Amino acid sequence: MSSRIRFVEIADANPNPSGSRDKQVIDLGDGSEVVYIPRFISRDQAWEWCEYLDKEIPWTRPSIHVFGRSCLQPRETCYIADEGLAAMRYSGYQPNAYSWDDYPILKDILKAVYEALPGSKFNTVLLNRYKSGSDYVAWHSDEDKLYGSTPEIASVSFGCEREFLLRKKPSKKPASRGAHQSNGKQHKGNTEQHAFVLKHGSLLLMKGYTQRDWVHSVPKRMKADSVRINLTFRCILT
Ligand SMILES: O=C(O)CCC(=O)C(=O)O
Ligand SMILES: [Fe+2]
Repeated sequence: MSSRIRFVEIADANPNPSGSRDKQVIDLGDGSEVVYIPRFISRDQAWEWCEYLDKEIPWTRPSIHVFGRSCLQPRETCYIADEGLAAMRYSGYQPNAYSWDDYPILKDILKAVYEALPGSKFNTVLLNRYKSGSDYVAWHSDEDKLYGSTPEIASVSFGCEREFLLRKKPSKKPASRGAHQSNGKQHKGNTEQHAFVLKHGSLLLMKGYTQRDWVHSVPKRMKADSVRINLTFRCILT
């Protein structure tokens, strides 16, 4: 199968005086869209928040169930939610929901997200800590009834730069006659992919049908030798 990968990297030598911090909008087609703001938070502020989160968050590495097997999640995690929301669950694991009041810096980060994305609304944040390049998140989508059909997920990254990949899910349409080659082999066509190097202090927003139609991952990178912290702000429907 051939695959088409588009690397999306923002040249730092392209300052944007309008104050939009080099915001890039990537139209994935069919109502899916990604917005990337590489310099969302200033370097110094981002390091201050990164060090606080690294030290103060009660990180855990839970057991999860994948393909009928129990294994340790290949990254550490913590979950914060407004009171009274439906419980969040993934891969057979239901994280304990901490309160925003326990970690007030998360409210400051959320305020910065709201300033960059006017009109957005988030009531939970799932935090991930990748201690080294052998920590990762496998291909998945955050498609869940809890979030509705077109959820916005705002992802803020700190520390070690890691690759974030997006890959189109296979189409559910039945294969047309034209999809068969004359030798009888099925032609699978191009798999569309996008790759972002998520910078320290960056913001990436997934919106529209991105969870329904695309999967994403942060693959292992043995050369990545320091901690990365990622926060995904989400909204559970009430
Ligand atoms: O670490 C990242 O950039 C992505 C994390 C993610 O996909 C998730 O928590 O669902
Ligand atoms: Fe995700």
